[in-house]
Amino acid sequence: MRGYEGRVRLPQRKTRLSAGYDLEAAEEVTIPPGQVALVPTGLKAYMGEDEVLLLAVRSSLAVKRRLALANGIGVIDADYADNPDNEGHILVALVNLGTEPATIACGERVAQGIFVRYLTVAGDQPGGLRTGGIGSTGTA
Ligand SMILES: O=c1ccn([C@H]2C[C@H](O)[C@@H](COP(=O)(O)OP(=O)(O)OP(=O)(O)O)O2)c(=O)[nH]1
Ligand SMILES: [Mg+2]
Repeated sequence: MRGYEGRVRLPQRKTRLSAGYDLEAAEEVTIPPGQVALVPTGLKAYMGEDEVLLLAVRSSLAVKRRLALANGIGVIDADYADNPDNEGHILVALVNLGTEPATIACGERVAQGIFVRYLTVAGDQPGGLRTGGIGSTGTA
């Protein structure tokens, strides 16, 4: 990801049978209580056309620091990579459910990404081209 070269470590699975690749914060972010912050990862992900990268918060963050994904689970689409708006920069939307500001350190593992193969309805051929993320296809 432009601007993060050499500063971002590739996600790792920490054990032989861990399903998730741990994603690190690429910058320090402080989230006021009750607020949402988009934590940059400095990463983009290429995957097959029938694959998706699902993001879940690390349970330790939820239990010990009352941080959750504002969107419950992140869905990183295969056509998000190299989109014209942000190059497919994967952002982790954390909400602070606590009563004190929460500071995420640069390099802290905040989420885990799980690659999943998904099915679609027969004959489903949408023509739209992804131009970005987080609402880029509009609301209607
Ligand atoms: O936690 C997330 C969720 C999504 N995204 C990026 C990747 C995804 O491909 C894109 C769109 O996500 P989603 O479809 O969940 O959001 P939307 O509100 O439907 O946006 P869009 O209209 O762009 O599809 O935003 C992230 O970086 N982090
Ligand atoms: Mg969408």
